[in-house]
Amino acid sequence: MKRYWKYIKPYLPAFICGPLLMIVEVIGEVLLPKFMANIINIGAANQDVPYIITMGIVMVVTALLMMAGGIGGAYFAAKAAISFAADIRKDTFEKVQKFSFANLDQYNTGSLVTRLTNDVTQVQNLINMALRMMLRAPGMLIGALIMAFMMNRELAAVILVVIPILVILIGIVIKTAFPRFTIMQKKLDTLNSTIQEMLTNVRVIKSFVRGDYEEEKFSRANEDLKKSSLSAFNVVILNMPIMMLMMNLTTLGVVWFGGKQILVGRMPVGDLTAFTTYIVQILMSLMMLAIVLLQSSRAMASLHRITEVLDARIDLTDENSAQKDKRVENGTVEFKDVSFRYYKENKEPVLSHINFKIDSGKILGIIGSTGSGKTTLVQMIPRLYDPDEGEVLVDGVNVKEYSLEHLREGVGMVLQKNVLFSGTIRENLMWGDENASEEEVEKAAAAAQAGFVRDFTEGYETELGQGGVNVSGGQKQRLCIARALLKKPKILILDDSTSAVDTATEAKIRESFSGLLKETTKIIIAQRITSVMEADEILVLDEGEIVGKGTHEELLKTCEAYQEIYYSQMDKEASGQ
Ligand SMILES: Nc1ncnc2c1ncn2[C@@H]1O[C@H](COP(=O)(O)OP(=O)(O)OP(=O)(O)O)[C@@H](O)[C@H]1O
Repeated sequence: MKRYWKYIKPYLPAFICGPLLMIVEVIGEVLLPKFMANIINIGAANQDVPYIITMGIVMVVTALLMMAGGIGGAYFAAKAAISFAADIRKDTFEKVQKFSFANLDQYNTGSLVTRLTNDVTQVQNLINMALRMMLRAPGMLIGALIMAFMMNRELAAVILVVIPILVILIGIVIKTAFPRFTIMQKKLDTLNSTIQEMLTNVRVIKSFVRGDYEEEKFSRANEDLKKSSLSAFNVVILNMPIMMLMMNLTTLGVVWFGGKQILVGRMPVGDLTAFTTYIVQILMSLMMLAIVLLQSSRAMASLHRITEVLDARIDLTDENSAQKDKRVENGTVEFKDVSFRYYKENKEPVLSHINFKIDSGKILGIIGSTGSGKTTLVQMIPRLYDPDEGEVLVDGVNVKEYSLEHLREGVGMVLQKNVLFSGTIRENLMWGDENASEEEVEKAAAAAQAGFVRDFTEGYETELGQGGVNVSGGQKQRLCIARALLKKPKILILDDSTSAVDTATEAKIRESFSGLLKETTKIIIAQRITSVMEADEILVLDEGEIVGKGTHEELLKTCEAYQEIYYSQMDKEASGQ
């Protein structure tokens, strides 16, 4: 409860007014049957018309007050629940934003979407319902019980027999439903992940004609969700018939015993009418409590999933960032005995004892077979992951000594799987620098050989589809490079980011780098040797280890792995592949 106090506190008046106003409704509900009984017992029995009219007016006023209480209570309950949900959703979203890459690896996107939407809605529904029922249901239960006992003790005893039976039955239903709701939310996760993956990659699916397979995958997830939902709701639906049966049996019992009492003149007729209404109220309030408890068993599973995200330990922290005013100035990069594993329990590291240093303004090429750890290595520079052992230094200082904001400001990275966002080309480029002038945008685009934008009818105002679908792969890569260049980074990392660009254009990009980015340290990961040949130093990676280090000429003489890559690529070129 303490944990959620911060979401309740700002809306405390609504959290209090909601249940309190519902009390008005309860008082009315408990009094109305009594007024009715009076009309029958006194007004009708004595044919006292003025009494009947007065009681009628009292009943109308009570009903109006009840309506006002009901509307007010429902309004405040909804306000409190919706505001609570919006705030907790905001915090969960902000937490996900702070997630390190390692945290993101643990959750799939679909699950995070479910937690931020459906799970939060479940909690919102529970709060809304609980605020309306928390005083109303017990109030009605107690009020109706008191009235019933005051009217006729013997008859009221019938209810006391029924209540424990009902409580046990409701308990069984809830206990059975809870684990089923947990499973249901998990299945919903799977379905959301499937839909999300399918929609994101719909083009690949179509090009591989995998529509049927994906449809089957979707149907399976959908069917699983259907089964788990049915299994949960099959239990829940039992609730209502059980309640109704108990209510009808009790009413029957009351009418039976009450009827006998009326026959021997120990009870007025009006009391029996009121009594049956109280029975209905008592059982209705129990039913309301059962529904709240059932909803809570579902919402608790959801709340647990939200809390899991809120409490997730972010292993890559930005501690004391306000005190860290250091910024990247030169762009020298050094790795000192760096080792890393994605899964800490794995024996084999993904990077093992990496040592190298690259001075400011130089070009470092990284080459190696797929999966050799190139991307992992460069991701340590802007702290997308932290090394398990060793340290990464920028300008001679451990990267952890910079605030994440300052460090990442100094490092421009064009990721292997880079994306553009929906919006204009200009808006996308200005991600790099939101205050960039027209001239700066043009300059960065020119350096990245993205001059093709000028040929578009709308130029920089061309709207990009989601993920930049309406530009070619090579054009997308060049726009991503331009975006990184606008950041004017001290360190520029290009992770296989010219793979879709033809070699002539790639050479032009490299050329403009050596003119424009003299001061910037450039780290280029590439599959093609021609992309890194002119680098000041090239690292050759193999299974997470550096197996060669030097210039192109040096490596050709000394590094077997490099020779292999070089000659295989030269052979291919010679044979025209
Ligand atoms: N997020 C991740 N979680 C777990 N393992 C990962 C993750 N990313 C990469 N790996 C593993 O780490 C190893 C190195 O991957 P990395 O992406 O660094 O290689 P790479 O040399 O850049 O490959 P490529 O040239 O294909 O891009 C691979 O075995 C890969 O399976």
